[in-house]
Amino acid sequence: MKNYLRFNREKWQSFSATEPVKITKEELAKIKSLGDIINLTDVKEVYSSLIKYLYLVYQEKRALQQKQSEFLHQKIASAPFIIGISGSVAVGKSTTARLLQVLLSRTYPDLKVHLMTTDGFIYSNQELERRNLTDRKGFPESYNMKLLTDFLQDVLSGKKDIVYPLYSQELSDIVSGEYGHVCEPDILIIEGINTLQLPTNGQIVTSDFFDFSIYIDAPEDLIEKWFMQRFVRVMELNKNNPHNFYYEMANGPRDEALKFAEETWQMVNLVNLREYIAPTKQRANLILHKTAGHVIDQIYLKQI
Ligand SMILES: Nc1ncnc2c1ncn2[C@@H]1O[C@H](COP(=O)(O)OP(=O)(O)OP(=O)(O)O)[C@@H](O)[C@H]1O
Ligand SMILES: CC(C)(CO)[C@@H](O)C(=O)NCCC(=O)O
Repeated sequence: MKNYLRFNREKWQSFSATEPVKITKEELAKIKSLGDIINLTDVKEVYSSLIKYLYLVYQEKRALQQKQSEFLHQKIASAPFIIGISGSVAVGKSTTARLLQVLLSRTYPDLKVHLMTTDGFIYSNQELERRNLTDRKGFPESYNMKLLTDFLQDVLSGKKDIVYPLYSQELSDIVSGEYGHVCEPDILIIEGINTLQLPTNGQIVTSDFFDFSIYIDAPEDLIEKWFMQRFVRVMELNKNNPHNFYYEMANGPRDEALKFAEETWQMVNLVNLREYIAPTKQRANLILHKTAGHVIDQIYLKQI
């Protein structure tokens, strides 16, 4: 990774030593996906500098937009600053994205920060079945990329209220009839496994719209462990919820449920990670590398 500058936590932290971001334990508890531990040390040692750096890049974009407007002698709708977050299924993208949203809003209260995931652009389970793509869920062809790029084009055009479909991890499907709204945010955080993927047929890709991208990296065996732990937790939470995707498994033989999860990891998510997600790592502006317990041990920043 020749074009990246590598920092350990200690060094990275020193870039923001004077003003660590403030967050309460209660706020942190709300961010955690499913009862895990994100400690305040991470916020102090990793996220403070990250927030500060993101704000620097944000200001640069705004200054450039201003200059473009002056050069052209016209007012141009200022598109949001878009941050993309990529990485494997279960590596912790949504947890990091939620943390960034809270910390950015907290540190810069005038900024409106919206968070969303590309999960909503995956075809519904019914449509995946129709296309014979059930075993390819999460792979590039399982997303409605036209819908996603049209959506992003609307975002950049400065349109006021833009709707997008929603996905539920609990249902393991698109939620029909429910939509998210993007209403002129200053910063838009978009997380998803496909956010750095290259096009298969020369079309525009998601990352063409990003101002800054982050890849969350970790050893495969750890991500598998986090995937299995989340699976068991979601299953337990839905033991008494007959409408849930995990309900039957939660009330059936435990070893069969674990076998299903293991197969999903081995045959779907791990294959996707190796073939389509990990190869996009070096397209990111910043790589957060995690070790056991989700501890970020290395930070790689791409040289400009
Ligand atoms: N910093 C962290 N500390 C502790 N646990 C974490 C942390 N980040 C993520 N986790 C846990 O790891 C699991 C995966 O995290 P998360 O759901 O954020 O992943 P994801 O990459 O968004 O997954 P997907 O692509 O399936 O949506 C969850 O159980 C989550 O609670
Ligand atoms: C929605 C995706 C594809 C991406 O986040 C993922 O969370 C997913 O549901 N993958 C399919 C295999 C699985 O259930 O883990």
